[in-house]
Amino acid sequence: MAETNKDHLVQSDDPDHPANLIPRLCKQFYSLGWVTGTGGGTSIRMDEHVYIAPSGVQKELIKPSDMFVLSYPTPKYPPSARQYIRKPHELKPSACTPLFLAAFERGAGCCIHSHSQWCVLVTLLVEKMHGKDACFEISNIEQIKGIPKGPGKGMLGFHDTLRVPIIENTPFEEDLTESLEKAMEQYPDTYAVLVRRHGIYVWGETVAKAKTQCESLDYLFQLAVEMHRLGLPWTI
Ligand SMILES: CSC[C@@H](O)[C@@H](O)C(=O)COP(=O)(O)O
Ligand SMILES: [Zn+2]
Repeated sequence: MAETNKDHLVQSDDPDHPANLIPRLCKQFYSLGWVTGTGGGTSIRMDEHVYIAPSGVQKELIKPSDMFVLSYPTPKYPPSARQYIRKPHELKPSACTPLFLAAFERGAGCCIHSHSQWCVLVTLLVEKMHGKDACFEISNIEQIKGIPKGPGKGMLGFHDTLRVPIIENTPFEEDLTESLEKAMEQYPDTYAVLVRRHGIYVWGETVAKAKTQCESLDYLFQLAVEMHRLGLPWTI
């Protein structure tokens, strides 16, 4: 039974193996308010496998044995339930799976989905100030240097303008996939897409890069909201 369910794929003594790392990251993200109330999540691609957390569960309490595994690249995109090479009983894979896969298709090694309130607030502020088609823009803040200019282009500088596209939310998470992919095409240098009234998807070539970018963006969104509250413009 153990072998048919491919348990060896989620059993490792390495603390940085995706099956151990995803639960640890989710605990950290829970304390930041990124994955509360079962929302949000994280997925990691390692070689020919993608590790996915279960759907609708408390993300800060997931165990390595709860992890779904998909072979990568997947023969069908997005994958059907049958294509998981490891499928824990009585659990469903995260509804964010097609969105995580869209990031992996663009070379990511890790994708983080955050429900941080700073992301939600910033999508509402941008809409109020500049309309639905506008993206989030910020410049002249040191933390911008935590975000890459684009694939192979180095990091943004202090005077550069960081741009993060915003897409509209949909009633079902998986229905966001098309507009997420469209935003990725429209903004080929972006490593993040905000979802209005919902949160953000942030990806990076490695787990460390995805995490650094998600932290830097969350910092900048909070700063922008607080600057706005103080009547200070967040772009110069
Ligand atoms: C609070 S429910 C949130 C979900 O609908 C969704 O937005 C989400 O981020 C998590 O989906 P899940 O399928 O549990 O991984
Ligand atoms: Zn979500």
